[in-house]
Amino acid sequence: MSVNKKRPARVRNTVDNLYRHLMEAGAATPGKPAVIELADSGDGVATTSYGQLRERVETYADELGDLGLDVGDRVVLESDTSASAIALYLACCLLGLPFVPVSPETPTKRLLSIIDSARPALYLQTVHGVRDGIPPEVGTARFGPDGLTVGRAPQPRIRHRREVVPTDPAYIIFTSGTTGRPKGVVMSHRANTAFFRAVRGLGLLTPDDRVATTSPLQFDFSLLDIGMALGAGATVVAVPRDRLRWPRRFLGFLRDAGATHVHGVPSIWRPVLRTEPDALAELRLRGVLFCGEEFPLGELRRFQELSPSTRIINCYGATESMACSFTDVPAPLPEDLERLSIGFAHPGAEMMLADERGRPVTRPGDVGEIYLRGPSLFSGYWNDPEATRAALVPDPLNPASGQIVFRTGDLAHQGPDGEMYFRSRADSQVQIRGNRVELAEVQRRLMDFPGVAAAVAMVVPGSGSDPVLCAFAVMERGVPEPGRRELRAHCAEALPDYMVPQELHVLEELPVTENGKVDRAVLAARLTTPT
Ligand SMILES: Nc1ncnc2c1ncn2[C@@H]1O[C@H](COS(=O)(=O)NC(=O)C[C@H](N)c2cccc(Br)c2)[C@@H](O)[C@H]1O
Repeated sequence: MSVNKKRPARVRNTVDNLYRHLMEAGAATPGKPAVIELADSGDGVATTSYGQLRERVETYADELGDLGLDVGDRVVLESDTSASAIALYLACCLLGLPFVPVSPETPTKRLLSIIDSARPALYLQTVHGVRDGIPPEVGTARFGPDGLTVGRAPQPRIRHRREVVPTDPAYIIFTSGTTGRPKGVVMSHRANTAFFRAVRGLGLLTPDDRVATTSPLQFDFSLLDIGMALGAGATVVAVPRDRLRWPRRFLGFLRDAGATHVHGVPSIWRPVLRTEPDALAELRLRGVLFCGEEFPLGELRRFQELSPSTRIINCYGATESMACSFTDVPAPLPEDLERLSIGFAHPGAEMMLADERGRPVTRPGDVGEIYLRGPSLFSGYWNDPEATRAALVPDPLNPASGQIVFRTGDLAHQGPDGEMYFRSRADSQVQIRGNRVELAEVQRRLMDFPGVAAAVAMVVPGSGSDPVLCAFAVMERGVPEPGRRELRAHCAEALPDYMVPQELHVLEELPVTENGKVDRAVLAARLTTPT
């Protein structure tokens, strides 16, 4: 098979592409720090300037280009966030190679199922990577600051494409689909650049800011952090995974790197609030952005007490739509606040509520499913047209128009001005003895018990017809465990009996998933209720 030796396609200067968007802001300041990360020595920090980042992108793009890949060929990148990983990401964007990030913590079985689904041309890990057993049909290479070292060349192929266009996939994020088989969310360059241009318009960051990113590269929250920081000509601070586990070392790294903003899921703050409150206050962070799940109000209040001048932003969104809304958390939180607002979609997008039959839900307080319209929607689930059809649906308000909207699977209600309030996942909407149970309500009541630092409520199928309501609580450091009867009585005082947890556990800490969210599967496994 003749391999077309023509030079690889590269996106043209005038064409919308993630590479262009992420490098244009910093182009005027090549000497400014683009990425700050842990030094190779393991002590102190290493800085990569915008100029150095651009050079590294060029090196990687030349070396990737020599491997004969075609626009659309997938590249799996196993790495934590680093200057080199970001440079590889940008080089893939330049060449139109969809980037599939996976964390070094990903179990090999899961990596192989992602490879089986994505059929990548190339698998990349760092020079320190320890992964082996990559299927023979996939090319392999290692990367470091000075370039690529090819282990096994990708299989030869004919280059059919001549241009990289904005509708080409920029990346594919594999989320743990509920069916167990990973679901690949395909996100195009056009969706990304439309989103980041809208976010830049919000003016959340200035070029002097240093944004600490704490999510694994495989979680698109990290791509949001990288896109927001580089898009503003600011600096990305890559927080090492193992620092996150130790509050003192986490805060020490933020201080050494001069971080002004920290982005992450709410769970990253739990250990810090319990063990290093004073060190947190001393950091005087300009901003904190969280997403992925609700930030328990008790913990949010505690954060605000310690860091009153920090702007806190509640970022709501799904991988299928990038982030959807950025809403300032009121400072201080009103005493009687029941739940945070997820506000309105970012400029250029719009959220609306509809019922099971797609009819608009407009009355304040009524629950409906969030539908999202705008240019930042995903292209579809990789190789899964059925799941794609269920998520990308005709605009319920105007099906004849051909406009496609994203059905989020999230339930919410509107406030008096149309601002949204997240209620729950549609698939976790539960009825117990015929009554709709608000898990967030149970969690909030548990959080009101003196000394409870965090709480999670969930339902598991019971032995009878009704599911069983269970809950877990974590106590503040040094607070003695209350008796379960005491906790249940506390709930029974304020909640209807079908919302009083039948099974209650007090834990040392809450387990979290690879992406940092509370791991409800692990919690369910701790239950004694026969499921
Ligand atoms: N702020 C909230 N309050 C409450 N519930 C939230 C919030 N943000 C999410 N969720 C929930 O998480 C679901 C989605 O999960 S996800 O697909 O793993 N994606 C995520 O969590 C994060 C999402 N990818 C994201 C966030 C920011 C930027 C980018 Br770029 C991408 C949503 O459908 C919601 O159910």
